[in-house]
Amino acid sequence: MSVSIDDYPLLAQVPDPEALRALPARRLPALAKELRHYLLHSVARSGGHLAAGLGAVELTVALHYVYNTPEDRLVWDVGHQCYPHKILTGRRDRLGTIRKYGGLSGFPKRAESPYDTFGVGHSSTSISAALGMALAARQAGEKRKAVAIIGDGGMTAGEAFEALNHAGDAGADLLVVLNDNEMSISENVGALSHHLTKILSGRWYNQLRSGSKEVLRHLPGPVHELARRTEEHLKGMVVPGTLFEELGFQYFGPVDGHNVDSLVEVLGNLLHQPGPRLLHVVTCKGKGYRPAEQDPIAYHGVGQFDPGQGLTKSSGGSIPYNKLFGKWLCAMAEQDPRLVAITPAMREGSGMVEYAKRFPERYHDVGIAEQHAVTLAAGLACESVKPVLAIYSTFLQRGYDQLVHDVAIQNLPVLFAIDRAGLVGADGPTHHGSFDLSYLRCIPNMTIAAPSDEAECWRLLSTGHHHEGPFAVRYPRGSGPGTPLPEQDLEPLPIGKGEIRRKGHRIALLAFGSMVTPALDAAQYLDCTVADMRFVRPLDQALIRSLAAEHDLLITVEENAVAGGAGSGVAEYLAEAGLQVPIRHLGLPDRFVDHGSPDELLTEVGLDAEGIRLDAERLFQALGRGQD
Ligand SMILES: Cc1ncc(C[n+]2csc(CCOP(=O)(O)OP(=O)(O)O)c2C)c(N)n1
Ligand SMILES: CC(=O)[C@@H](O)[C@H](O)COP(=O)(O)O
Ligand SMILES: [Mg+2]
Repeated sequence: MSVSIDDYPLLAQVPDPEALRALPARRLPALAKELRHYLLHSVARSGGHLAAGLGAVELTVALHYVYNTPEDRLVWDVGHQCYPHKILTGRRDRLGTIRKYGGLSGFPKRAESPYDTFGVGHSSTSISAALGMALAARQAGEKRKAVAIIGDGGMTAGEAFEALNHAGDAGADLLVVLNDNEMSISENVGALSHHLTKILSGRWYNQLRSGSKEVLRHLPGPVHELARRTEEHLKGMVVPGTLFEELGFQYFGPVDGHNVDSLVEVLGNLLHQPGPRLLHVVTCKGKGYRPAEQDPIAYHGVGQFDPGQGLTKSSGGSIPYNKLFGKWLCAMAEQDPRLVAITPAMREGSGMVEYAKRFPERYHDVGIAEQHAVTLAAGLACESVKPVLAIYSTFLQRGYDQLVHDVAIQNLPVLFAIDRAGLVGADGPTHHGSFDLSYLRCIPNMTIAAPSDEAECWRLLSTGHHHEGPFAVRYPRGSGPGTPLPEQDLEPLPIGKGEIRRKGHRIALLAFGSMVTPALDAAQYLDCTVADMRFVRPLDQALIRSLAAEHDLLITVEENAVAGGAGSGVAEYLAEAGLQVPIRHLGLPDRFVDHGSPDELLTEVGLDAEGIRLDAERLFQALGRGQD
């Protein structure tokens, strides 16, 4: 049941930014209060991203109040903080459907609203996109404005600096709002983060600076120049905006990101200033809900909970793959002192909290910097260190060139522990791990393993760790079928060997990874053979040959795009070997799959047991009729 707008009398008067801008400014603090309460109680019912949105309430109100949205473009970075934006832009009644099947996207989405100027989900794209919009406006002689709202975490990614570097030179009328809450999902990391913290700790620096600018304006000629040089010198020591000003931005701030009155004033002052400007806004992630303020990591993304009680610990059920990975990592780190683990800002999501505590000197959180993470691993691997890079399938897309250029060509022993492979569910198309089998399978020197359950995952991680070359183990979000972990066994499996899990007739299902379980379920009705292929590269060619010899139809099943996926590899081998057996492929369709629960999505694309059964029967009957 969604939250009733009737309980929010002021918010009820603000269905959209037009109505917001009709309010007297003095009403904005009260509106922000109602908006925050509405957000908290809606997300407590629906689940979703919470802490970032709580921290962006006043900023969202002020931006839509000062800017003529959607004519003026607001580009959110990552977009997990966009729920207040969605509430204020005509979608408050649907907020309860967010990230649900057929409901609102959890991120800004162009098809969803004209106020969603750019689709996001992956971080650090907002400055590039907003700059593009600003340059397009300038080229068309249009007056509309562009604003990027990026967090301190988002600012740790290379693309953010690529965009700052270009914007500072292009001189476009662009405002970058740096929403600095000193948090990523975990605590933020990196030298930039420390620099920003210094700025925040030196709040009085800016009063001095704003005073010195005032003084400089009234000085005559040469004295002014001397004084300006002095200020430049002081800047390096005292005034915090140096970094951004050296990149061609006028720096303003830091300002209180929860004082909506001063935000409106500052944004109003900056509105008509030309050129690249950066407004440094200080916020608290989780603001206004004490449990989230105290634990913004836990409240970054939440399931349903009672705001009066706070989050409750989920218990029971089989160990999820990320926690399994974390256990394996600690076990292998104990056995092998050469192991070093890397995460690009996903310590909690990748299950590395325990490892980071136990092996701090062999743990690197590089921030949101996937490209750097891959090449860092390559550098480590050159020095007989055994790096393990824990990375979501979708985020590895950011480091693809580095994987080819720095790891595979040099055949370096980097283990890629690829989590969130396949359909992740609520995060939707920006986060589904739909393509890693396709984008990895074509790379020479790569070994790719797809475990069918928890025990297999444990063993294949060990296999990858011992392997003297690039190795990828891909596993899904959440839990598997619940097989016990072989915790004492850290030995490798033979590479390129799959196994028959069920002997049957006529049809052979060649299942990869997470698809072995539904394939076995489907096989009970089909009375067909099921092979756990285990490796996507190298394929078990002997197994394929024997299956081809004994069956009328081979059907490959994978939770990856059919295009270029594991099944394509099997078909390529059959052709190369001159084996004429009919083969068909089940996998993710040639379109982007939207958001919903993983089960809903697997059913939608026919990769649940029932879907596999129906497809197999249809394909076999078509074969019998001589149809393709
Ligand atoms: C390329 C990429 N890597 C990782 C993530 C996962 N992620 C989502 S939000 C987030 C932290 C963002 O920190 P910040 O920009 O400071 O926003 P805050 O949550 O603090 O408001 C991360 C790492 C992502 N969305 N995109
Ligand atoms: C917004 C973002 O990119 C992350 O918060 C992501 O949603 C985490 O995904 P998991 O919940 O699968 O760890
Ligand atoms: Mg942050």
